[in-house]
Amino acid sequence: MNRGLDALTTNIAKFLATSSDGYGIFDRNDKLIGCNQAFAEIFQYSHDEIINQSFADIARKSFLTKQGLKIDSDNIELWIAHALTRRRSQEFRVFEIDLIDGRWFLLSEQTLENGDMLTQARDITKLKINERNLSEHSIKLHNLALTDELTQIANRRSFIESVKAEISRCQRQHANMAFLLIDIDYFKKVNDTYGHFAGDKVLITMAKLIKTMLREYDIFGRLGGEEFGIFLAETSCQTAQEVAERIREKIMQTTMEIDGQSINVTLSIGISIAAQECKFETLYKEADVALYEAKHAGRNKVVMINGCAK
Ligand SMILES: Nc1nc2c(ncn2[C@@H]2O[C@H](COP(=O)(O)OP(=O)(O)OP(=O)(O)O)[C@@H](O)[C@H]2O)c(=O)[nH]1
Repeated sequence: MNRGLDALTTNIAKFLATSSDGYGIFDRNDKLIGCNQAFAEIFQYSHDEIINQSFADIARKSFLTKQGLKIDSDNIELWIAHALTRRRSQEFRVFEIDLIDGRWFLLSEQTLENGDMLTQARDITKLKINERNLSEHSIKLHNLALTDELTQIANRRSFIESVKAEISRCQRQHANMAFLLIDIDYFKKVNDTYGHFAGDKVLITMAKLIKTMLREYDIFGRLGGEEFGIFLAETSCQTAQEVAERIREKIMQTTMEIDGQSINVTLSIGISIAAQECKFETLYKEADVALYEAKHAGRNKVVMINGCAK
């Protein structure tokens, strides 16, 4: 029986010596009483140097030499005190650590009744890189799904979603809100005269310009083609009209220099004002009626449905 155990111990020792995972045993006073080569290397020690070092010694060396453990604190003693409250807080614990050289390790700590603790460290750097790439990729996909590719402002779907959420918030707070429906006048002529690419650039330039004229929390999006929407939360009817007039004038006065050509466009804007029980669909319909009136009145105009009396 003992011979069997001896053979097992010898074989395990052989495996540990060549393992790429780090193994270390700390005694109940937190002194390292044994480890393999891989464990010493994680903390930038030679095997002989690290034996008898305490966990606190290892952390202090990392802090002073800026090698080994990454320590996100200016005060190493506070950092160690905090870490010690977690060490041996459970019989078995798993957590991730990152090193100054950019590697990541998954650490497990298994504590015996006598206080001895076995630490195993596995390099998970590749996994972490994959994880980060995946999350960057999914953020990119998410942004792509929400953003209009041409103008880089909210697309129709995300604009409507944001507006609906904002309508509910304003209703709860009994705040005024306004919706501006913006359409470029005679845009077909712009395309026909200067070409479709120039038309695209007009849309991009105009969206950029309008964005600079809005508050950070106003919602601005492209609803399709040459039609844009702006939702103004906590905005009175008079302010909405002023904002729309400012935008109309600014665009009218701006000559866009596109591919060596000077292009001027004007806007027609329809405004609807939200009543307390209002839905986005109603706001949109009313703004569309106002926009139609603006077009019929000759274009380059702002029309508010029912005026400010509503
Ligand atoms: N360059 C470019 N043109 C677009 C895009 N989306 C829609 N358009 C064009 O916008 C034009 C819209 O034309 P119409 O709906 O007739 O309206 P309009 O010429 O602006 O005239 P009014 O709205 O009545 O003043 C069409 O020629 C579309 O091809 C786009 O992404 N890029």
